[in-house]
Amino acid sequence: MQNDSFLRACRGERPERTPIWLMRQAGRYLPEYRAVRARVSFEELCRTPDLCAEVTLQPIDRLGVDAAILFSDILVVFDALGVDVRFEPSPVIAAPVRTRADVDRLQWMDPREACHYVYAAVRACKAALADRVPLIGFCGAPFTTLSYLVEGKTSREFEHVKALMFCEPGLFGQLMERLTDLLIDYLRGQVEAGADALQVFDSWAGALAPDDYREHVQPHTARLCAAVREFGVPLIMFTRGNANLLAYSAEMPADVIGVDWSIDMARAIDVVGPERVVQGNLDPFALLGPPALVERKARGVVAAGRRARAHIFNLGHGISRHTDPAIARLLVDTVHDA
Ligand SMILES: Cc1c2[nH]c(c1CCC(=O)O)Cc1[nH]c(c(CCC(=O)O)c1C)Cc1[nH]c(c(CCC(=O)O)c1C)Cc1[nH]c(c(C)c1CCC(=O)O)C2
Repeated sequence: MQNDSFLRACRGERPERTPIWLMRQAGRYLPEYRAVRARVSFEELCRTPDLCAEVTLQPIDRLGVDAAILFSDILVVFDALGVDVRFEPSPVIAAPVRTRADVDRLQWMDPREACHYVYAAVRACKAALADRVPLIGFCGAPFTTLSYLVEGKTSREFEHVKALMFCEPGLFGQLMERLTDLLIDYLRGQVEAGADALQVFDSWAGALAPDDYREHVQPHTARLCAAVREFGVPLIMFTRGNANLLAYSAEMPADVIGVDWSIDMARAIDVVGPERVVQGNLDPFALLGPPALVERKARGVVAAGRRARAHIFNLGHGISRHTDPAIARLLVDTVHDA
């Protein structure tokens, strides 16, 4: 690997320059991404490995980031359940899964067959990257994945999935269990296809009260992490939306703990412990501010991160589509020079 600073930091080393990549670094803020999307839908893009590779590489040169993340989506795994999802661009599932009868209709196919294009995309990305920087594969955590399946869209209140959890905890638990098995297989295939590291996104865990997270969600996510770690590549666990869950997130058997922007990095390191590797956590919308502010805030996060065993710089959530790519480049250069 020509630039292994990201992988070294994942393993607890402190490379000369703080490594950086950005969640959603390939996406609509890049004109070259919008040019591809003018030709193909998001659904088609995710299912066309050569285009996934093209889009995955777009931010590598333009931003100078230290890792690539596979261009795909956490919801394409629904192909293995026989559940159709459209992106408008927010995800929409025509037939959400809410009753026992809905659950009985799920198909549980082998993701290596149903999602073959994901693995082809990993191989295409690896070939195109030619070991310049590592490739991160990913999936949604069981709860975030189940939330979309049950709510059918990005939810505000999570009433359907919470009703399922509180009214039918047995069925909720069975679904979490089977989804966890599916996601383990899904990630195993990504590593076999060449992914150098993995990130699990629990984007909606913060919708839960801490005791419910601990009782109904954490055991499944922990099982996913423990199984995935056996694949031999570093694992990043990103739990979003509630600084109160960070202590639980830090109990995960993961190499790196992702930190969202709802807590100061210095405080976050107090919570997870200075012996852990952290990733994060600039508010993505700070990039809409003037260059001097972006530089100042980026340096602040880097300075705070020095107290952790190692630090991978990232945003505290995905980059906004309104970001000027030149400001994203400024961020990367600032972090590298800090
Ligand atoms: C919750 C979630 C989803 N998808 C994802 C998550 C977890 C991260 C998070 O919390 O944001 C993960 C994801 N989605 C996408 C990636 C690609 C890799 C990357 O650059 O990070 C990754 C890692 C591309 C995408 N996924 C999607 C887009 C926009 C689609 C388009 O081009 O029109 C992209 C680039 C669609 C999508 N897919 C999803 C949503 C909520 C949306 C709409 C987002 C929006 O409108 O900004 C579900």
